[in-house]
Amino acid sequence: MAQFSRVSGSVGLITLQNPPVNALSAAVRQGIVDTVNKALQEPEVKSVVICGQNKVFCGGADIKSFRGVMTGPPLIPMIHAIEASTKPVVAAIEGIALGGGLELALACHYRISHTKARLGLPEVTLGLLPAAAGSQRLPRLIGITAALDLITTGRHVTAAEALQLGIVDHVTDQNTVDVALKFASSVAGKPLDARRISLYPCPPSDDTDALFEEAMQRVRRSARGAIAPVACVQAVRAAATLPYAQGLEREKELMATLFTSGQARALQYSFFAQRAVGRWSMPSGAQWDTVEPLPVQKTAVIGLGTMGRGIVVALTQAGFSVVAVETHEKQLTQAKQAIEEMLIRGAKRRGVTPEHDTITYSHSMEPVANVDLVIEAVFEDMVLKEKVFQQLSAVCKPGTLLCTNTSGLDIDHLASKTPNPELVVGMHFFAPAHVMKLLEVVYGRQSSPRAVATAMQLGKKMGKVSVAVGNCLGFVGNRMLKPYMNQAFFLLEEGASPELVDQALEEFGFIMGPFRMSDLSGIDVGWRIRKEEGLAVPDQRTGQIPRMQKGCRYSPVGDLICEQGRFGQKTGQGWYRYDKPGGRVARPDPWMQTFLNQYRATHGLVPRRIDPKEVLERCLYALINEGFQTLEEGIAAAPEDIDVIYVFGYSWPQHRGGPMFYADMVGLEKIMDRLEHYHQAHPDVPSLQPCNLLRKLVAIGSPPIHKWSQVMKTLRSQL
Ligand SMILES: CC(C)(COP(=O)(O)OP(=O)(O)OC[C@H]1O[C@@H](n2cnc3c(N)ncnc32)[C@H](O)[C@@H]1OP(=O)(O)O)[C@@H](O)C(=O)NCCC(=O)NCCSC(=O)CC(=O)CCCCCCCCCCCCC(=O)O
Ligand SMILES: NC(=O)C1=CN([C@@H]2O[C@H](COP(=O)(O)OP(=O)(O)OC[C@H]3O[C@@H](n4cnc5c(N)ncnc54)[C@H](O)[C@@H]3O)[C@@H](O)[C@H]2O)C=CC1
Repeated sequence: MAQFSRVSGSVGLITLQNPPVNALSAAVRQGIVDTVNKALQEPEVKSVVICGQNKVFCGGADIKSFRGVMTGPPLIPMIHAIEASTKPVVAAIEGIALGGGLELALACHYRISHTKARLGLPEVTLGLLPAAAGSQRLPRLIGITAALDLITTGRHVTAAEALQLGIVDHVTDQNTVDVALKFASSVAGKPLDARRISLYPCPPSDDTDALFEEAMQRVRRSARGAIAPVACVQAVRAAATLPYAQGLEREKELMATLFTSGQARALQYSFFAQRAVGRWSMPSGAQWDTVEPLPVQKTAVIGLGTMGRGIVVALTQAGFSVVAVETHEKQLTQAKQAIEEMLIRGAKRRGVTPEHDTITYSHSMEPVANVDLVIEAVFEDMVLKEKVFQQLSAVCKPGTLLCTNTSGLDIDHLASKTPNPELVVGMHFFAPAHVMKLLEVVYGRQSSPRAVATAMQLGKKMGKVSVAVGNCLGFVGNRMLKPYMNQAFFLLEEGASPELVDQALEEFGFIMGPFRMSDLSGIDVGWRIRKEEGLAVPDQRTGQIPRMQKGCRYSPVGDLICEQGRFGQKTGQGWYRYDKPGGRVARPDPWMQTFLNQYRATHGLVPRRIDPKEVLERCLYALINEGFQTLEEGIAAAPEDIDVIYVFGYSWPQHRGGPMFYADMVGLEKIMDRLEHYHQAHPDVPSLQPCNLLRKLVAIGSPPIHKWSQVMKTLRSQL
């Protein structure tokens, strides 16, 4: 809806009304058409102001409506009618002007923004481009380079930057609508041609071809196969090289391809999935809107290694005071310096002053006594963690929440070592913790709903996408990674090289394939865990690590290369070689080829040619199957939870939605058939056997992903 009123006799005020973000639903578009017509027809009205209800201008098109039949008046003619108006139209921008909202504002003759507003064309993040003439008007207004930046990244700008770029004419910290009304009155009757952006020529650049060539290369490098950023460059190029009307035609053509693409569907699914994970629930029935979080102001982090340092930075940046505890003298000194540097870099990036004086460094636990919440990040060693939790229980005030950043150890076991197991939860951050957006909040059998609510809220305040998951070995993300990594190892044994496996998965869209990723995070991490599990241990009789463990196929290739001291980037050698320890550029290593040849010969394995399709199917379908298993067990509550975890924690390409969305796109029947095929070929790999939930979903006709949660309620009782 849009409401019309007349202010001070001569200014028509149009207010968009569709909470919470005044999205341009069919009703809102109809409202705009009707109220603009009214304003144009009423002779008393000399100028017009458009604003949004509740101090929010407009969040753009109604994304929910994209999947249904589009009704209501189309946006583009409506926007053109506003620009063509003979009465000046002023946009009063408060809160946000995003996507179609900014395109609406760009059709107005003047734009006045509140200092706190944010503006942008984020369509690319939804797999689209600004197709209500945004790709044609913005370059004409602010130049090609700045428009390319905004349109291809979708980033939001502050009002100050919008003013500097020339997107808005004036910024105010007063009541924006009042300022706009006064301004509209002052420009009534003034000529408008110079204010119609579609009439502007696109500002020339020195070498347009080179500029677009460079932009296209940059975008292709970072897009990881996403098509929308490429289409955005093409649309801006049309603005720079074609007359306005032809540019619009090109914009429309490009949008038609994007609008119906699977990538747009995936990205829009991902948008809503990110919001859905905030509506968490626990098996007990406790959920996000019925539980009050505990108040948290003072926090502590125990262990200042790789993870602890990032967590201290993230907490500090979110405004919490932190007691940072590290027992190792040298580590404490190094951590202090590293944290200070991270805070300075972060503050510089955000244009604020660094906040270091809220951190207290300590060798001992004493200063932890009066904190509200502790995050433990010591070595992944249960005995050590038990000791730390016992110390914490003794020193902390009653009611302090005890969280562990373990990558996968048993939360229930740890909780059982404390007098208040209801106050123990997992807060599983991802490295680097101050950068990565994902947080798995792991509830144990006894974790209280308030403890979970508090950890979820803390994650939100730290700017994380937090997902509540159940307790099991590896939780959701690392548990699903295990069958994926196992397949990668098995493929090496069967004839693949690390490069071949990585390339197939990087072409799929992962930032790094499994071997480059393992080199980055340290191959020894998994090796130590496998040794703890009794897997990477030589058989006393043969002196070799067995290739069958507990009746299942096991690949010791990772263990064997660790025994050679090849831990990845940090040692300068791993699956690849690097120019020095700590080097970043991975090069194929002839040593690895020789090692794999000898390994295969020792075990009588005849190498074969491996197709990238097989790499994708075996690695991804094994991971997806484990995803279904976590849903079946209720460890993950919904497919959206898994997809958000994989997109934000494991670099699953967002334009493919996430593993469960991808399974839906590929077709559950195909996934099940291919798993069965591979399981027949490898009967000693149980993770290739389709799990019950997957079979059941196929048996009932493979319902679409948005129906799984509903169906699972019935199916779980039958599994
Ligand atoms: C706005 C935000 C920054 C607010 O953030 P925050 O305060 O943190 O709140 P949230 O929790 O995110 O949101 C609250 C609530 O609102 C919902 N919501 C937010 N935005 C929208 C929206 N735009 N539409 C619908 N719903 C929205 C959100 O989901 C929450 O609800 P919940 O899920 O129930 O919890 C933040 O929300 C944000 O960033 N929003 C998205 C802003 C955005 O991306 N806007 C751009 C939208 S796309 C757009 O505008 C494009 C256009 O306008 C182009 C139109 C041209 C159309 C032409 C079609 C031509 C097609 C041709 C095809 C031909 C094919 C054929 O041939 O058939
Ligand atoms: N490294 C990673 O990518 C990720 C690690 N994790 C988990 O986070 C935890 C920490 O991992 P990292 O930071 O990588 O380890 P790390 O080895 O880099 O750091 C651990 C730190 O804890 C300190 N420490 C040991 N005992 C202590 C004690 N009693 N009191 C205070 N400090 C103590 C050590 O001196 C060391 O500085 C582990 O549980 C790990 O599984 C979780 C997610 C990702």
